[in-house]
Amino acid sequence: MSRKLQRTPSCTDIGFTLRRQFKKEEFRPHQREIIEAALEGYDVYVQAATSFGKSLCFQLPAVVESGITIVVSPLLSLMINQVEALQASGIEAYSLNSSTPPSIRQNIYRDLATGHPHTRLLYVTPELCSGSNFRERLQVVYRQKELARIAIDEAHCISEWGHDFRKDFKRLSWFRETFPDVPIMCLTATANANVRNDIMSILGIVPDSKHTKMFLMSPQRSNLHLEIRYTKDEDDDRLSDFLFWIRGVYNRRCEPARKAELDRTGERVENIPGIIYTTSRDECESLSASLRDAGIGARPFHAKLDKDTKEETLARWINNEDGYDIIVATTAFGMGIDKDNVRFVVHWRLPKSFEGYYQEAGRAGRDGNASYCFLYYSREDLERVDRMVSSDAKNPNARRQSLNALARYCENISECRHAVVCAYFGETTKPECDFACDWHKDPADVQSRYMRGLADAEFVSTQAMQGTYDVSYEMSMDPYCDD
Ligand SMILES: Nc1ncnc2c1ncn2[C@@H]1O[C@H](COP(=O)(O)OP(=O)(O)OP(=O)(O)O)[C@@H](O)[C@H]1O
Repeated sequence: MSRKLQRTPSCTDIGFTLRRQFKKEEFRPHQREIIEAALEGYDVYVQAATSFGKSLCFQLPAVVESGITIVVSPLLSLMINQVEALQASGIEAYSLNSSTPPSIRQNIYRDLATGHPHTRLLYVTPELCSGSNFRERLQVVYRQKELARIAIDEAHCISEWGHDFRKDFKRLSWFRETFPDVPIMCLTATANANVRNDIMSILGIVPDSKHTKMFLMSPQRSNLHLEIRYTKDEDDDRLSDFLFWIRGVYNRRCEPARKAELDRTGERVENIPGIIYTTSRDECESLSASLRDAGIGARPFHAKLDKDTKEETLARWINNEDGYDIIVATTAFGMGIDKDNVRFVVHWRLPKSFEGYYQEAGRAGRDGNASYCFLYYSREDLERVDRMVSSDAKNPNARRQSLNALARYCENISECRHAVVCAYFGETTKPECDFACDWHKDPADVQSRYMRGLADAEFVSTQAMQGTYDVSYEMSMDPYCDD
């Protein structure tokens, strides 16, 4: 039995709301079923590829149902973007976090204290949910039967961080304990079976068909070309390799037929929006400077930049402005970034988890068009990241497992990249890959690049034992904690 049968069944035409309020022509596959399950009062677990359109699955029910939906989101920038978009569509949505101005905070609290809030969607951080002030207000709303739903966006964070960095993710168990009949929806693009079980057990979601509807879709993004580029410290060739690649793309766009087309649409040759992920703020700054010196419009983005600079950089990149084609970012710039025409994502260094890699790659090609994702892999970087993960984390085993899986993916030269990704996330069927990875495109080339490109494994581990890699390799272990 779903958690909402005691309420009046909804006879709303959700297709009409989709068109009128959200200005979208039609549902994407599975969105309608997910929204219907939510409206029937089930707990809903949604696992779907990046850019699937998961946000709509809790936003639309929040608009058609009575009561307020609380959306728990890990990232300030993510909630601000979503709230702005909802408000622009005339929907009463707000966010409540450490940077909410006092006057707005007061208004929101006053609205909650009435027990019958006007607010349809309230975005909050897990940290806020642990505060007694917020909890008391929400209990008032609940007693008036106006608490419609709890939506947990980017739910994998519960498992990834709830056990150490951001314990408040784990404390989200409070919702089910306190409001046993309020449905919960959780959404993620990147969870394997262990992470999924962990999320559901923390949130008190029972995995049976009476209470819960599970939607497990393939994580595959078939429009992303996945590639590993092998390198080693000795060669130090990332910059020249990247410049060669991007200039090749510009040159192709300068060919007469293509150029005429771009002129017709008023598009610049260099407007190939992309993101390069680095792991340190210093490298983020120095790499964007080197790219600018080479005539490429690149800007840094990391947590230490002031708020105005970050907002300006993001806005100008989103508007495709000259000089802002490429964002060189730390992982502070990741989950939830929703620019439709990102044509490439480059990982300059090895990310520290499989999930992080795939989330970040998922910023590319959100318009469905072909996009390029490549990762520079070196065994020296693996040593460095492994050391960071082992020493910094309070939960090193799970983190090392994810890093090791990523290293195996990079070192795998005999399988489709998409197949390895899907297998990691527990997909049992092999995905179709239409030459959308380096192995499908040219397996012999992958093999020879692998043989040529990497440092000898034994040499690397000897060097590591001698402390050769003890150079500063700043890496935040908790990049998303910006509240
Ligand atoms: N039915 C639809 N028709 C057209 N566009 C849609 C539809 N549903 C969602 N979108 C758009 O798709 C884009 C991606 O949606 P959203 O940000 O919710 O993705 P997501 O699944 O949460 O991805 P990620 O996990 O990467 O954050 C947004 O720009 C959204 O407006």
